Amino acid sequence: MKQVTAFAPATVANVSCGFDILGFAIDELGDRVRINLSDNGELKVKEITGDDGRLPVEVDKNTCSVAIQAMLDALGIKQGMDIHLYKGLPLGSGMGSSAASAAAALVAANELLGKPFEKKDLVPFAMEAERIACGAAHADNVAPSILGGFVLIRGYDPLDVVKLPVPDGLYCTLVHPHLELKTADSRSVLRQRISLKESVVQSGNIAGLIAGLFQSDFELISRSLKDVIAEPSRALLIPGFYELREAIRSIGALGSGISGSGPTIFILSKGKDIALKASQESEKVFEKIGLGVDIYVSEVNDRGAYLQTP
Ligand SMILES: Nc1ncnc2c1ncn2[C@@H]1O[C@H](COP(=O)(O)OP(=O)(O)O)[C@@H](O)[C@H]1O
Ligand SMILES: N[C@@H](CCOP(=O)(O)O)C(=O)O
Repeated sequence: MKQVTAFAPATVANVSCGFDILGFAIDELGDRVRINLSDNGELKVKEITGDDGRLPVEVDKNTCSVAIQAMLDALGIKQGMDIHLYKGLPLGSGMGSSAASAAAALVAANELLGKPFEKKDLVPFAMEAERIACGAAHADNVAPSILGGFVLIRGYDPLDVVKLPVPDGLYCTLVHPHLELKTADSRSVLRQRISLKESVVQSGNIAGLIAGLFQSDFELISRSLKDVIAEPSRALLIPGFYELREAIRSIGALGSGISGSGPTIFILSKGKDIALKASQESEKVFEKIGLGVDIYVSEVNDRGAYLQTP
């Protein structure tokens, strides 16, 4: 086998109360990577489409090649590969764009190498790519993009990745305002210290959210979608954030929050009808503000990154 293509989905990281430790994957939206083995022993980013020429082709800067290099280093081998990246995700969107490229590249490269790694073992290589993309090797985008579903990063040292159940009928509305926020920049506005009281509130909510996922308890999920760590600093960078939260209050959505580091806003709902209503409310809010948005409605994708037949 000389050529393989893989797709990796967009992801919602943090999910409000799980800063850097929780994320889930979205259906259909994502990046595609094709890899051809080559004989010259070199990794090369040969082609990138869908990025308006903005992404780096240098192998030490593109998340596809950085992730694959980390994998080859772990195997202690040299292998030439030509990487073709087809971006489906906007940059700096908060939908895990840098992560999806790395996840798709790893799943394709792993297949070409004869599957030396289980999917879960690919996560640390993708984290190296996140380190170069935003300055922090966080795993809450790459882990769900690779594995699918809701994924908890129980610990980073050593890495402890736990897949969580996805309640039937849980839908996500993603509202992407036409703005760009670099993850590195939205990390730089975060407070480095929180109070004991805030830590108690945040711990209660993350524990509640995870219990809600296990018990398919939508009310508990709804009560737990609160973030006192990142949201207060980051919401100020996102026009319409609080207006949208107010607008969806009456339609029965479970709650809303910042997807990753923003500017995308996620809304969780029980059932597709409410998720679609949330998308209509979002359109109204952003029309009023005069800012263009793309809106997607999706179930949680439990499959993660996968191989595509050409
Ligand atoms: N293959 C890639 N896809 C997306 N971004 C990449 C890629 N390779 C490197 N980057 C860098 O990562 C940054 C985008 O990542 P980030 O701001 O974290 O966006 P997102 O929130 O969508 O993940 C950009 O500075 C970009 O140059
Ligand atoms: N936990 C990270 C998640 C960043 O997600 P992205 O999709 O914006 O890259 C953070 O909050 O910084």
